[in-house]
This record gives sequence, C-alpha cells and structure tokens, in this order.
Amino acid sequence: MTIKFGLIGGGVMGEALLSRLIARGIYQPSEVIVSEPQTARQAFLQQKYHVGVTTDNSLVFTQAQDVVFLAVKPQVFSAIAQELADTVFTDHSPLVVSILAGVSLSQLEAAFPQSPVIRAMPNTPATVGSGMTAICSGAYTYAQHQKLAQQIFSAVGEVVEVSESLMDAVTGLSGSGPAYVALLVEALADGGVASGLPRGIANQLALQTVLGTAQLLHESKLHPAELKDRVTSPGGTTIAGIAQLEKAGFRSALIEAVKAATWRSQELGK
Ligand SMILES: NC(=O)C1=CN([C@@H]2O[C@H](COP(=O)(O)OP(=O)(O)OC[C@H]3O[C@@H](n4cnc5c(N)ncnc54)[C@H](OP(=O)(O)O)[C@@H]3O)[C@@H](O)[C@H]2O)C=CC1
Ligand SMILES: O=C(O)[C@@H]1CCC=N1
Repeated sequence: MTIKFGLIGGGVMGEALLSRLIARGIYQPSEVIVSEPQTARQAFLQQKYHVGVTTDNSLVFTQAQDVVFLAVKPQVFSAIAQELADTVFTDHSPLVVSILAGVSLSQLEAAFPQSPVIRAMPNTPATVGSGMTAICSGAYTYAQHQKLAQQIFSAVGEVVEVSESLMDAVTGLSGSGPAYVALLVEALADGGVASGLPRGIANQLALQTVLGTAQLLHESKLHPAELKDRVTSPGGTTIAGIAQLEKAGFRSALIEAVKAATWRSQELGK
C-alpha cells in the first residue's frame, strides 16, 4: 500500500495525533511511517499502532506521498533540516506540517525550499478528539494543502486559521494550556483533600467540575463572567472562595503564564 502519512518524531504529541488519525480511519496503519531514534520507542509504536517505523528521516520524506509531520523538539530542528537538505531538493514534495513551537514559516521554507509548508499548533486533547489547533500557511501552499491540513486537524478537534504573527500567542494559550488546566484540576482536588475529602472523591469532583463547566460554557455560549455570577450567591460560599483567589492573584497568574509561554515560543524561534 502507498505510504501517505510520514511522522518525524513519535513522542508525546506525535503519538497523540497518530493515535487519533488511525482510530478515526483517516490513515490506515499501513499508510503511515514514523521516524524515531530510539529502538524501544519504535517497537512500542509499531506494536501499538501497527505503523511502519524507521530511524531514517529522509526515508519518511521519500516515501510519504501526502504529508510529512515534523514533531520533534524545536531544539533539534536545524539538525534535522540539515539532514534532510538533500532529500527535499528532489522532485517529490509532500506537504510539510510543522507543530514545532516557535519555528517560523520562513525558517521552514528555508529548510524545505519551495515546498508547501504549514505551521500548526495543536494540543494534547487531540488524543481524544478534543484538540484545538491553529494553522497558518506558507507561500507555496495551495487550496488542496490547506484542505488536507484542515481535514487532518479536524479529525482531532477544532481548527482555526490565524495569521502567523499570532502563532506564538496560540502556543502560549492553547498549546501549553492543557498543562495549566491539569494543574488547576490537581490543585482543586488538593483543596478538597485539605478540606477533608478522600483523595479519590476529591479527584472525581475536581475533574468533573472542570469538564462540566467547560461543557456548559461551550454549549450555552454564556460569557464566563455571567456563569461566575450565576454561581455566586450573595454572602455565600463562592464569593468567599473568589475573594481568596483574587487575593492570591489567580487571574493575574494565568495572564502572566500565557504571556511567559508566548515569549518563550518567540525565543525558541530565534
Ligand atoms: N507536548 C505538547 O503538548 C505539544 C508539543 N508541541 C510541539 O511538538 C513537538 C514535539 O513535542 P513533544 O511530543 O512534547 O516532544 P517529545 O520529546 O515527546 O517528542 C519528540 C520525539 O522526537 C524524537 N526525536 C529526537 N530527535 C529526533 C530526530 N533527529 N529524528 C527523529 N525523531 C527525533 C524524540 O526521541 P528522543 O526522546 O529519543 O529524543 C521524541 O520521541 C515540539 O516541537 C513541541 O513544541 C506542540 C503542541 C503541543
Ligand atoms: O512546552 C512546549 O514547549 C510545547 C509547546 C506547546 C506545548 N508544549
């Protein structure tokens, strides 16, 4: 069978995307090749997803007909670009989709001259089909490339197109955001334990509260402030909790977290 989908870097995010694309039948395992340096990781991916594996990144480029995903750390991007330089100058030119934080379209186009390139920022909820991905396109992409990227990322959640100048902010918010939310869930549960709840019940209450609130906001289209007002009874429990959050700088901490992550994404691209 023809290899259609190539993945360079089968780590956390590469696997998150791969698992969902295969589960949704967007690609058959026999249409996928993954490049990974570690034998143990290769064996794991091969055994779990029945995909082809290799250590040879250029083989991914020569074999994958439709799209090559770059999912390595930004810090190894230049080494990989150098390694692939000879390959990318051949006439075979699949769509290159990079999910690397900070790495710009101009850096990608310098590495893969005249190739169709898309810079994307997905997030880990893609694993369960609830991802959020922002994409922006390079100078050599055409409608069919954008359609392909839309199709791939729609299979793992929601997709928005943004201008490249916004990609670092996207990275700071939705790319890194699942970690902030996980921290929130953990801290809520800890608060429950501190208030006497057994750990298992505290974890369940914390997780379902975050999930349910997100779902309610999503379905009702309520402004978050409106929902907050609905929960907050005069002289009641919630305002006592909110007053404490404000005192501890909760909102400011989140704003500063997104700004710091945005700045770090900008720095990774330098
Ligand atoms: N994690 C996340 O939530 C998100 C990550 N991203 C982006 O995705 C990219 C990958 O992140 P993440 O999955 O977390 O990182 P991981 O370290 O989990 O994955 C990177 C993978 O690439 C492998 N690798 C290293 N060098 C090479 C090479 N020369 N050729 C092929 N593969 C190689 C690594 O192997 P080894 O471990 O042996 O070095 C590892 O398995 C990053 O650029 C990040 O910015 C984007 C959105 C969200
Ligand atoms: O922490 C990181 O750098 C990556 C990019 C977005 C989420 N994880």
